[in-house]
Amino acid sequence: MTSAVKTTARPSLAQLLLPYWVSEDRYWAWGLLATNLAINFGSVYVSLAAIRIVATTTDALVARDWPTLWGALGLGLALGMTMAFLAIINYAAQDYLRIRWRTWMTHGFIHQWTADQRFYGVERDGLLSNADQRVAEDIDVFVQRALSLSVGTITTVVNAFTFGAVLWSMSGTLEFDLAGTHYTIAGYLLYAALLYSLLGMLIAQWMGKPLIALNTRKQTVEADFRALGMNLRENAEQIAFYRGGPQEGRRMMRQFREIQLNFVALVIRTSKLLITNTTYFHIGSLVPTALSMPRYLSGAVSLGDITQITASFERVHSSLNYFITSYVDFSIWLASANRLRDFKAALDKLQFNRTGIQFKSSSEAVLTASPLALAAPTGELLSHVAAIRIEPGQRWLIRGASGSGKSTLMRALSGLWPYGNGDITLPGAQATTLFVPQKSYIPEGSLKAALCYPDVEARFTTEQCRQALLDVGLSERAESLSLCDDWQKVLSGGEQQRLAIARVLLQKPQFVFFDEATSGLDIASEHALYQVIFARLSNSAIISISHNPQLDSYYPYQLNVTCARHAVPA
Ligand SMILES: Nc1ncnc2c1ncn2[C@@H]1O[C@H](COP(=O)(O)OP(=O)(O)OP(=O)(O)O)[C@@H](O)[C@H]1O
Repeated sequence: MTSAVKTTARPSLAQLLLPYWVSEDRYWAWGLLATNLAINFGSVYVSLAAIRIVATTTDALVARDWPTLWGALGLGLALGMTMAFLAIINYAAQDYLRIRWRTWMTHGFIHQWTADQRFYGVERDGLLSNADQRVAEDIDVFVQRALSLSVGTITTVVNAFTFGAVLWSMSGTLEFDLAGTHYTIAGYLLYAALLYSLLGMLIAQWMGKPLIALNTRKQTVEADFRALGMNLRENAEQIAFYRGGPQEGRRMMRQFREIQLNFVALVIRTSKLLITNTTYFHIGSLVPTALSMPRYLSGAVSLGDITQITASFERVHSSLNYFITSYVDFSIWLASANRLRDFKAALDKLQFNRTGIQFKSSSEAVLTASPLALAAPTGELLSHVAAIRIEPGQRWLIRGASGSGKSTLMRALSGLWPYGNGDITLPGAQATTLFVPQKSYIPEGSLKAALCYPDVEARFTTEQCRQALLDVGLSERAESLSLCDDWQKVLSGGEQQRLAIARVLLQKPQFVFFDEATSGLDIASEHALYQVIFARLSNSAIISISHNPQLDSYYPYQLNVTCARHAVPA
């Protein structure tokens, strides 16, 4: 027995981050990023000029030099307006890049998720929860935070270097004696800012690390809670019949409790980080004044110089402080990135894991299978099936005890179940196939669209559709083809089964698989429907699973599914 599931490695962060930047959209991507960075760098230099203007204004005030004062104020106003204009362009460029990147990633994930029915594989194998949320929300969080954090980091470094240089040039030299040795430190205020920021980063790392796990958990518990609500909505009737409301309510409240507990843990941890950050930041604003006071009192620097030193120190310090304040954002980004990496790993596993049953495509309209061993996704052997060759025009009945693996065989014959051993050759692309389970999918919209699904409405005339409905006994709906509704709710179980059979009559596939597709009908209707099917689809292969022995005589060919788990030794 082949082990069905083979682990595919989780892609690295780089494998998630980089592909967009070398994709067909790369010119837009780099162009917008360059605009964004250029404006940010421009803003750094505008801020530098603004600090110089404040220093000039202060010295002009002390000297009562009115012409210099008015000139500096005018320049300050012009710079302020320039900064406001740049901020708007910056915002637009970053958001436009965000939606382009998100669109590109969303297309990629949707394509990989929906190709080869992989969305089904994800659920069938229980590979991960809330795949929909990963597409709808995680991609956006990932892209938005990746942009703001990376642009923020680059700008911060430029900021720190620019104002660091100012600080260095204005610091002067610190001289002192210690244990009989004379020390001279040039640019000591810059070292002080760097040391102080390093201390802050170490504290933030120590205090903030648990936030990553808490934010990952936040997204998971919120998604699980939403899933319970969706489950209640989708199974409203069944749950109401069981009077299951209170039970569902308790389940939802239990799940909500997880959200609450995680929220409290997040608030406590964030508050601790915030207290540390705020204390650290406020002390930081006193450090440059205290350190440059001796030089001011000795007359080495003017009051304007002091404002420039203090502002530069604060810019260096607050730039490096960015790494501390961004810790929460970073933890949210990493949580989303990890959820997307798991999603990608699951999709890759479904795409590239080719062990188990081997599928081929035939050049003719024929379905063949070697003797098959069917297994569960865990590798556990479920059932054995003899070799088959099904040709158009033949009628096959699949038999076996309940739970023996009949539906699993149907899934394998449709290419949806790879677990087990053996070879299946599916009819070539030119042969049409339709699977009709006990409960068929009926999309919302017009009755005609529901009837023609998965084909397009335009392929069939209204008259053909009307006739198909009349043939399956849905005459009262025959005039409502253009009516839009949620037909899955409006039609009874038996009516939905009739509609699914009307699809078969309309689309006339060469291979039709019925998996207890008429279980909701009375015996007379069931017989009548099969008569119509056999008459209209005499050239199609019809393969059925049915627990009704009265239908056995319709099927010249029969195939037994033998349960491997319940087998009793001879
Ligand atoms: N996704 C799955 N993961 C694990 N086991 C599964 C999965 N789907 C089906 N099985 C197991 O495979 C076995 C066969 O199920 P299957 O639905 O094929 O039986 P069946 O013969 O069609 O049953 P019935 O006649 O009652 O409808 C069952 O024991 C079921 O638990």
